[in-house]
Amino acid sequence: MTSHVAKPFACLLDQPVTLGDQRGCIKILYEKGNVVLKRSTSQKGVFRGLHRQRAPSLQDKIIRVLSGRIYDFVTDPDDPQGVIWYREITPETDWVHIAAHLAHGFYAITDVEFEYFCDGRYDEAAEDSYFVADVLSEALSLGDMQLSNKDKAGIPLARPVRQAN
Ligand SMILES: Cc1cn([C@H]2C[C@H](O)[C@@H](COP(=O)(O)OP(=O)(O)O[C@H]3O[C@@H](C)C(=O)[C@@H](O)[C@H]3O)O2)c(=O)[nH]c1=O
Repeated sequence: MTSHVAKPFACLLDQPVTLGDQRGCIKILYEKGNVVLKRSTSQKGVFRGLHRQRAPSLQDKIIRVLSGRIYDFVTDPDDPQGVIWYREITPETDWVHIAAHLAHGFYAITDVEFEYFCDGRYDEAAEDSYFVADVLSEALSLGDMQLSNKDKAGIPLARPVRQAN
């Protein structure tokens, strides 16, 4: 009888697609249709985001920290009264849902391993990056921040910063 299971208990870390730069790397652990599971590492001081994909490439995210600590940030760029919400996330926090209309990013307080499930494929052409590093650095007295060139060139967004529970 032919088995339809190519490999039972396939380990997602066996042959992931890995992308990266000097700040860390991203591993695409699983991708099928609109479902994507990714894991990224970031060195202490790395700032990623804030990122959001426009329609029709909207992307809900479910995130968690596997090791280390981050400040996680979200804002709704379309809300003129919007604030940048932040909260610290550690492995004890467990999974957190980031709705598709929110621009999202994080700052690595320590070296960090971050894992996220996306309901929606990566679409670089539909991605907006918002530059908030200066605002956050001042509000939270963050030290040196390492940003990608893409994120340095993001759309500047100056708004109040508030802690979420
Ligand atoms: C995220 C991602 C990036 N890439 C490529 C694009 C680029 O060449 C390289 C690095 O991309 P980035 O610098 O945008 O990776 P990164 O800063 O890790 O992007 C992530 O940031 C956090 C805050 C999020 O919310 C995620 O949704 C995602 O946007 O990897 C993919 O091919 N697929 C992907 O799913």
